[in-house]
Amino acid sequence: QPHVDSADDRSFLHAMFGERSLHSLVKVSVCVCVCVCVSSVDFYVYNSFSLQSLLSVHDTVARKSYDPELPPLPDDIDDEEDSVKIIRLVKNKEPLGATIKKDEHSGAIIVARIMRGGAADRSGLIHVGDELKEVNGITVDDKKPEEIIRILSQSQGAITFKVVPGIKEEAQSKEPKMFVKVLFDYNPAEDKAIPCKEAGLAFKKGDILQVMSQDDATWWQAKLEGDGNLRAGLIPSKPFQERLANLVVLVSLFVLSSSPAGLRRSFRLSRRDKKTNKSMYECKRSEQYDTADVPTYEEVTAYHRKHGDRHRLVVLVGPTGVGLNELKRKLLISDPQHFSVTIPHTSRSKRHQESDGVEYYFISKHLFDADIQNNKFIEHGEYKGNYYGTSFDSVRSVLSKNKVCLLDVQPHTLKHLRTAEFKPYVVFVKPPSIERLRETRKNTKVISGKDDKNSSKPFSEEDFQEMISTAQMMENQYGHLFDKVIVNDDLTIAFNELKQALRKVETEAHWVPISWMHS
Ligand SMILES: Nc1ncnc2c1ncn2[C@@H]1O[C@H](COP(=O)(O)OP(=O)(O)OP(=O)(O)O)[C@@H](O)[C@H]1O
Repeated sequence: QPHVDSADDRSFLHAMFGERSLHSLVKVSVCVCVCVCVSSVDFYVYNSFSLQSLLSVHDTVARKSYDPELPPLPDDIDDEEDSVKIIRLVKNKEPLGATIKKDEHSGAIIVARIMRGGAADRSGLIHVGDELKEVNGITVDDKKPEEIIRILSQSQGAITFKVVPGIKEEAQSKEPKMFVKVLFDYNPAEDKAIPCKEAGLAFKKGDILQVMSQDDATWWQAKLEGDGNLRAGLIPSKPFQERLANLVVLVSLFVLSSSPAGLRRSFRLSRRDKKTNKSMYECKRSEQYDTADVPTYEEVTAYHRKHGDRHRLVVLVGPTGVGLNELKRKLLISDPQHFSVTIPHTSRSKRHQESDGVEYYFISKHLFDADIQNNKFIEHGEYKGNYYGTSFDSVRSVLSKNKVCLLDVQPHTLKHLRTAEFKPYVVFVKPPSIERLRETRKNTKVISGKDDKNSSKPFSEEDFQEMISTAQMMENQYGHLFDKVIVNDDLTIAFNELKQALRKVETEAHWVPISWMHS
């Protein structure tokens, strides 16, 4: 070849062929050529292996022109267009876990919320504030949120979103996870205020929720405790619910004050236990309708009583005649070393067969008065000119003996007992249906509180009705304070249920207000 005559060319070629990189390149070229020839770009290279083609491969590789070829950028590109993001999510049966809204001013469709733990959240690709442009190639600018939701719910498999990212969110607030006990029932399907019913979380009084986000002042995000579902749901925030509940209380107070018949009887007109003489403890109308605390959410934590810790106070509440004394009596008999009851105080004079500190603590009327003033009593009342009462100290006395103290009180006193010291476990004993009351109590005689205390008579139909309506009233007003509800239908079953619940209180973790752990 004429050009090989040149000494320069010869030494250049010699150097080039001797180069290690070229040797590697030759190997690469063979591989590349296989691909290239498949795409029939340079079949010739593969076959002849000529120097020219080798150099051509060299140059191709050197220019890195094997990169995919992209179409040229259009000239009329919109400045904003380069920030559009294409997101592809694969949808299974699980909802996406995001809510959208139409911006009032711009009309744009904006991502309003991302439910914590939901599919959208887990993808990490969609954020609050992102503007939705297209879903599966369908422009959504001109659509109502409901129409978009319909498109989404109808699409299966991969869904492609075109979004304009919103303003970058602040780093997710790492607030500690909070557990709350809910003190009211909630059904998003019936809530006109919730921005998206499908995103709402339904719950019942007494459920424990894990609050995942309080970023929004009105709608928090939460999950039912222990629920395997990763996605949080919307719940009304505490301030929002408090405002609502206050309104409801105001309205119901107005209704009550205009219908006196609704408050005809006190809750426990005739507790007939001779020892505690509960017929004394009638509660005032004002106490029955205690509106100080609006039941919304109570922050709770799991409490596991440690061996050697004092027992939690066991409080039984229920309408008169439902069987509180009977259940207490059975517990005491079942394990007298373990269970005990308080000894009440009285200002009446001691009878000769009685001993101070056994049937009663006998104190003077003057001292009783002073103790009332000093809030020493959980409950107290007057009967035939004498005071009777149950003191906080009498509870302490039982607990200090490392026994389980069984106490039955009117539910309005619960708020005084709900302290870190007593950590009460509240059991509500509920009557069964009126038919079952008739059946189970047909041979039962009760001591009538209204007549002479020794006269006994069967339950009347009115007693049953009153028991049921009072139970209903108690549940409505104080249900949020009950840890356990036991229906006293068959006595043995009810007793076993109670005993098992009390065993669990001692051996397993239970949710208690977080405030009890801080004091
Ligand atoms: N499940 C039951 N089946 C049949 N009889 C029952 C049942 N539970 C309680 N009783 C009976 O009903 C009567 C009233 O029960 P108890 O005295 O325990 O009620 P109470 O709730 O303590 O009411 P009060 O406080 O007004 O005395 C008793 O004679 C009791 O034996």
